[in-house]
Amino acid sequence: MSIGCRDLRVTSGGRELVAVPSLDIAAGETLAVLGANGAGKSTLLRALAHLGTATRSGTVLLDGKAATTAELRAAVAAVLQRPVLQRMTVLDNAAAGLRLRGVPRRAARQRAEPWLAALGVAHLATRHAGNLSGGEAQRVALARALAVSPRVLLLDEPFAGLDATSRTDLLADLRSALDAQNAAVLLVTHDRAEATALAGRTALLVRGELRQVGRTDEVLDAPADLECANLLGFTTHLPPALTGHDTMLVARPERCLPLATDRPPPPDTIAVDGVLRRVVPLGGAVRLDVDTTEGPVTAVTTVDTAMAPGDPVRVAALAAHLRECPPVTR
Ligand SMILES: Nc1ncnc2c1ncn2[C@@H]1O[C@H](COP(=O)(O)OP(=O)(O)OP(=O)(O)O)[C@@H](O)[C@H]1O
Repeated sequence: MSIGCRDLRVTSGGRELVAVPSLDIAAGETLAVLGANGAGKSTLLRALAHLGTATRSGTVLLDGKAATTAELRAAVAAVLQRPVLQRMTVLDNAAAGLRLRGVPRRAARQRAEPWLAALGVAHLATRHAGNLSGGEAQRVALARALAVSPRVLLLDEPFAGLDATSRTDLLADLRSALDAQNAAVLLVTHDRAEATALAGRTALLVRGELRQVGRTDEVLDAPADLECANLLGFTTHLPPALTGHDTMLVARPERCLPLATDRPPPPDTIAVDGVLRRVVPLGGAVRLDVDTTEGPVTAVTTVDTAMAPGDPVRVAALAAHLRECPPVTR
């Protein structure tokens, strides 16, 4: 089943939180919605499920037809930020969605068990859910949602707060679990790696508006404007006054090379000169913050540059790593 919306608007206290003219997620497809804190990602997710207290207008579609709240309740399973588990065993929690849909207890447990296994928490089945770690609770909440074989699955930052290893493992477990279903999946995240790992398409949400929607690899590599560029990590901005180019050029700092100003830049690079303001250790790499006549630029390097604040520095980026980026027009 597909889910979508037309002219979906959410307002609160006269403030527009989300305005999405059109969005569609096909059956079997995962769409990531990427946005900064407060961009409206959770608000959009809740609006698609007819959840939440804010004022909503517009239409949510299931298989192309306007859906009622009851139809959405039947079709959609959601895993919200900080999942709430009930005061019972892990297995009964995993079975709770099925029980709500009228499945008898024994059958619900039997159907839920494989999902605990798929998400790597079968060994916790008899434990009381109140004693789980945050990551274990996330896995149980995902198992509970997947166990009902939802036709639409809405995931709101399901990996928030997990350590890097648990997150990588859970991403892999979730990808396999999703492959076994044919649900339309919306994944809300602020993490590009999660979008890459799970979603064929990605939408960028900036201040409640969808600025870009497309194939994940294409969207992540070609920001439509400067706000999208910042969201996608293209935070080194080279303005026309520095490069002689017609438009702003942007790059990821890790693609920018700091050089001494007396060294010629390598071929096929665009370089700007400035003064090193500070060196920020990143653990295995350093970020060099450089002041130019047109503002700050940054470069991240793993090479020991032996540069100190106050030194003149040249920041060079291969032309292939630079993207032209128009200003924000709205
Ligand atoms: N019910 C509500 N009433 C009023 N304002 C709200 C309501 N829900 C959310 N907001 C506001 O809407 C904006 C978007 O919030 P939302 O939680 O959707 O952002 P988000 O992109 O999910 O952020 P985060 O990444 O921090 O979770 C925020 O400014 C928030 O304060």
